[in-house]
Amino acid sequence: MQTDTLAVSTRGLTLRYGDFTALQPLDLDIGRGEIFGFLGHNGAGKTTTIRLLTTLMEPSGGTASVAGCDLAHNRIALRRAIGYLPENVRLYDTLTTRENLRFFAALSRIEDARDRVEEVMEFLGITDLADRRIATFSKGMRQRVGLAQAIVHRPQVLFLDEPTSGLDPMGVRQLREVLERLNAQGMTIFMNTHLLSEVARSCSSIGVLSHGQLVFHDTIETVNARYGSEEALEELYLSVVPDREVAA
Ligand SMILES: Nc1ncnc2c1ncn2[C@@H]1O[C@H](COP(=O)(O)OP(=O)(O)OP(=O)(O)O)[C@@H](O)[C@H]1O
Repeated sequence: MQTDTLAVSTRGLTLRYGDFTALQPLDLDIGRGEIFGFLGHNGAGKTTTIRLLTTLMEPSGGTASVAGCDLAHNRIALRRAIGYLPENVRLYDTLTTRENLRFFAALSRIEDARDRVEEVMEFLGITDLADRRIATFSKGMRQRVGLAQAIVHRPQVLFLDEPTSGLDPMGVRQLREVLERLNAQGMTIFMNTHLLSEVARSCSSIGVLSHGQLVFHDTIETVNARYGSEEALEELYLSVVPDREVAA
């Protein structure tokens, strides 16, 4: 594997729940510096893939490396090199934003933890939330703190699971701008999403999963060139994922 140029590389990565195969043997390479959009119907296996790549689950088979760290043999280094924003952010409700972020920064053993927490809050425009307790936050506010938590240790690869879910249009735009700024700083972004419009605007490459199988993977330029219209991505999606799954 070319771990120097690849942010994510999998070979035959598989996950079975008993008799059910949630992820068919997956071969996927994502270059460093990409914004990768991972599409697929509900239950296709997107979250399963992220949970495998972030070491939250053990694969049933295959190999993978993330940020140059082998999933099987270098898990601690891998965890240090990644950030993860799950769909449902887990924070300590009784603590304030600043307290939560300082706690997670300390867990990550960041040397300049206090300064870094202030820097991240400023970067994300959430300094006004610093002294407020998480318990009082809306979903969008929690999500911004969750993103701060996910990047506080300066990860190389950031995984996001449906980050736009539940956000209002302004929240979607702000998230897009933040992800683009992080990407401009060199961070690779791996994003599960159902929002085709966001993929078309932000992503450099896309993958489509159907029933645990990767049925498409290419650059956004190729998608646009092949389908040649602003609805290119929707056309592509509908062509590789059967109708009944789109409606699911
Ligand atoms: N603990 C589990 N035991 C058995 N099956 C599971 C378990 N967790 C997930 N699955 C199944 O694995 C498949 C993939 O689920 P996954 O959550 O990865 O899908 P997804 O693509 O992220 O879906 P969505 O878009 O709805 O979030 C689904 O069929 C799901 O029902």
